[in-house]
Amino acid sequence: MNLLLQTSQSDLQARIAVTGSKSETNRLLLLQALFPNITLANTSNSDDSEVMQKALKGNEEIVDIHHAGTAMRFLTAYFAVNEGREVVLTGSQRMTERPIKVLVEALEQLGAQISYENEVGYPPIRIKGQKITASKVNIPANVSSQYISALLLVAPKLENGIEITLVGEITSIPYIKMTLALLNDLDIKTSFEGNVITVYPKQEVESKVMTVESDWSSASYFFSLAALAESASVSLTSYKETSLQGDSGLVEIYKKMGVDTHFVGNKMTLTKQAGFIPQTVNFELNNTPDIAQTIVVTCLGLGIGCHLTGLHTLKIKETDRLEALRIELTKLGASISVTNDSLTLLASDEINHNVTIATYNDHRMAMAFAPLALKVPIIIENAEVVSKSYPDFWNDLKSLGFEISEK
Ligand SMILES: O=C(O)C1=C[C@@H](OP(=O)(O)O)[C@@H](O)[C@H](O)C1
Ligand SMILES: C=C(OP(=O)(O)O)C(=O)O
Repeated sequence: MNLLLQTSQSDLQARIAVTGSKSETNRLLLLQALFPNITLANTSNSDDSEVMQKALKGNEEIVDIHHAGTAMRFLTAYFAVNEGREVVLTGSQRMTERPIKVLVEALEQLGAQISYENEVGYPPIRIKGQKITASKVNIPANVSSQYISALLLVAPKLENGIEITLVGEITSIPYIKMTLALLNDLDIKTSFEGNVITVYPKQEVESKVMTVESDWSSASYFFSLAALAESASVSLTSYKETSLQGDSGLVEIYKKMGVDTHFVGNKMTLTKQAGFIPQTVNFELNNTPDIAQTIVVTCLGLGIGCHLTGLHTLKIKETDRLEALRIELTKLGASISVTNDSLTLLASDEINHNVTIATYNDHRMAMAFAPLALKVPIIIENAEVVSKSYPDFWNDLKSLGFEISEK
């Protein structure tokens, strides 16, 4: 499905309920499988959370998690320590190109039995669940934080817990801290000192309702819309001013691009502020890789340049996001260059009309480019990809007065 997006709205007014964070949900689903007396509220309705739930509930030998990176990584650890069960864990074509070796080798240090069905280092993998008693493990920390979260999530159920030594620069740290915070919420003891993380064993937890905060990565598209509108007052629920999600860094980032964020209870309202916006902005995004696409498209829409760094993980996400951005922004007339871990966009006032944006099976390509419809009509190819994290995205965009038609 290709969608043509256009709008004559210059003032954006809406109140939108975004569903729960997929990162928090997929962690809590795994924890709920380990500790069935916890109850979850405001869970994500994303495809990634649905496949996670299905995989945890099912009893099949072949478990297919489609495009869901968190499900692939978290379930690798889950099945590896699930004594007596054997599964083949696989996913979409792209998932078979996303590396898993770092996690497999860490689990092997603990005594796990995992083999590769096709290419060494990549899914699909065959996992024979073992009883794990070892607890010390070293892991490279600069490829994906999801490998580390995967180990942390299963750790309380291991006889001796876990002591992880992180090797090298640590990427996407807020996601590791989110995992530890959720464990702490369940009264599971942890420590993170220097480059060593410890999780202490805990066989049972108290019954508890865990309410998921709404998804800040999904909120990013509304920050972008507010920045590109003439005027805006967009309210989003249910958010916290102090969040476990690193993408809440959006508030400070978009302040520099003219968006003010105001909290009343769990409702945050984004308003467009008149005033000075710099000709170029610089952001280091090692802590918040998922909002890089949103930010660069906002800059193009504002006619300003940007230099974004800390982007080395983008190459192994749903697609090579740096290359995808380079190709699609160039079609729109932008001057953009990328390296392995950075992106530079030059300021320019021109944006080509009626460009068809390819989405590369990447939900964030579709959603990041959509706000540009405030400036030019734009066509989003395979728009259904948004369901990976945000199935209601197009309906919510309509509620802001966008005209959306099939093309
Ligand atoms: O743990 C998580 O929930 C996530 C961690 C990040 O991945 P990396 O650690 O691979 O950067 C992020 O990009 C992804 O969308 C979700
Ligand atoms: C990178 C993402 O997801 P995952 O790695 O879990 O597939 C994302 O949602 O942007």
